[in-house]
Amino acid sequence: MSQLKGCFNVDRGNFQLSVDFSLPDKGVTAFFGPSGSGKTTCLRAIAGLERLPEGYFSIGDQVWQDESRNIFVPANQREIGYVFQEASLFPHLNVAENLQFGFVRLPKDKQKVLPESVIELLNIGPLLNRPPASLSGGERQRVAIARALLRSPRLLLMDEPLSALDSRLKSEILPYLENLHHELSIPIIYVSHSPMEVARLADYIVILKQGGIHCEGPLKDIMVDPQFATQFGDGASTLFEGFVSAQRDDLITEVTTEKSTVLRLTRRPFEVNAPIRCRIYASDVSLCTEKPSQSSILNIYPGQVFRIDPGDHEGEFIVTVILNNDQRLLAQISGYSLNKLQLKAGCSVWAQVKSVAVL
Ligand SMILES: Nc1ncnc2c1ncn2[C@@H]1O[C@H](COP(=O)(O)OP(=O)(O)OP(=O)(O)O)[C@@H](O)[C@H]1O
Repeated sequence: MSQLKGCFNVDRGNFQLSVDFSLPDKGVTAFFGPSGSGKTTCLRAIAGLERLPEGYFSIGDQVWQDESRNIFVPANQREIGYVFQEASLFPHLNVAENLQFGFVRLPKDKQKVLPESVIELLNIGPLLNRPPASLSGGERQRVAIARALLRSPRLLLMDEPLSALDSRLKSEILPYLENLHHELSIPIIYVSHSPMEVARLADYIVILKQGGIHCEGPLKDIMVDPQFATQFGDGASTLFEGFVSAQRDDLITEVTTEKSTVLRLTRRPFEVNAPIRCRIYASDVSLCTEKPSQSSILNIYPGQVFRIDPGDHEGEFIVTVILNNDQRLLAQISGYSLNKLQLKAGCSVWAQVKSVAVL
């Protein structure tokens, strides 16, 4: 499989960056980490906006930087779309002219992403004649994303594209980002320190810490890896991907995951067969050593304890359960319950899922 490979090292006195990564050439990769961990520095180096000594970056068979061979493709010659925190549209041009600006400068054979499709994907048809000053923050950001896509980039870089928006505008724009994810084959590197955005959009994650890579891997695997589960930001959780398999008459929505786990949720407004991503917080999972017979909980699954790790707080533990269909599920329980149930690796348990967040 084609890959994005990068290696950057720089010593800025108060900050040292040393990263070496190999990322999938499809889907959304999140660069995630606290403020000052080096996310933007990496992104700028990938874009060629900064030339870091000893740097290396390639995408498929295109080498954009290899200092050992004195190769450095300038930023304006890299096939990149860049979306910043604040949309920087040309104020004297209307939306349509902003979109045309980069597109018409591309040679015809490079115009792979067409205005009609991007306008539809981001629903900006009604905005085309408007000047940027008249747009809301969310609308401006959608136009900025469309403009970046119209460069038909080989790679789309997004640096905290939602951070300047309030939570209402964030939830307005997230579905469009999901559309990009599903409809386009352009790989996206998405910088964020929001666990919610990453859980919703990313397929692969690179967690940065103090200028180094703390861990990287497919998001679903990293989230249930007890070593990293509690470092994701807002509590250990399990990510399930699947589709809506039924809208039942008793107002229950059923979701079937890749491993055929069926999650029952109170009615959600989705079409049957719609793809869906769900997040189950470990704190919403309880464990029993016998099958609960009278329970209000809709989701009860048999499985086995795989391992037990300390949680975020003293007296809290994260139990990794492997369900009978091989699906991993994290449960957060107290030390008191751990002792009372005498749980250890290999024990048979029933996991009860109290609540499911649909992302
Ligand atoms: N040109 C520069 N010269 C010196 N130091 C820099 C330069 N650019 C960034 N830094 C420092 O490098 C460190 C990493 O910054 P960077 O912007 O990459 O972090 P970040 O993870 O993107 O943070 P944030 O989430 O706050 O945007 C910070 O300490 C920053 O002050």
